[in-house]
Amino acid sequence: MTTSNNAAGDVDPAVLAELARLRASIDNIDAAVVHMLAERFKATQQVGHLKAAHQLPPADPAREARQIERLRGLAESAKLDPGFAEKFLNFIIAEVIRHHERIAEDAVNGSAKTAN
Ligand SMILES: O=C(O)C(=O)C[C@]1(C(=O)O)C=C[C@@H](O)C=C1
Repeated sequence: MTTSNNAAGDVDPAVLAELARLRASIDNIDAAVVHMLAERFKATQQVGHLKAAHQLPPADPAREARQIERLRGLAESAKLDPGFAEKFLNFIIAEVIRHHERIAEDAVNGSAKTAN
């Protein structure tokens, strides 16, 4: 491996073609992640409304512990860092809880606004 950077014109076209191929795959994966997250948030918004309607707390730490345990196992089988999988899930769940809290507040205040 070299320590200096190659000027764009010096790079073998085959290397650039391979980079473009890999980036196209990365772009497809990123699009899938966005679509999957959008579906997940659609489901959690409904959970938020259900919880608010029945005075259930926004967070359920026992459920989260089961999800983390499960995801860490899946990550290990998939050769993904389980610590990263846990951080990623916690990051998403923190946002969901923020939405739930907003939905519950709006339910109490009689507002029609939705969380975002
Ligand atoms: O399952 C629930 O009770 C949810 O509110 C969803 C969810 C999640 O995003 O997976 C979010 C908050 C809870 O603490 C646990 C899980």
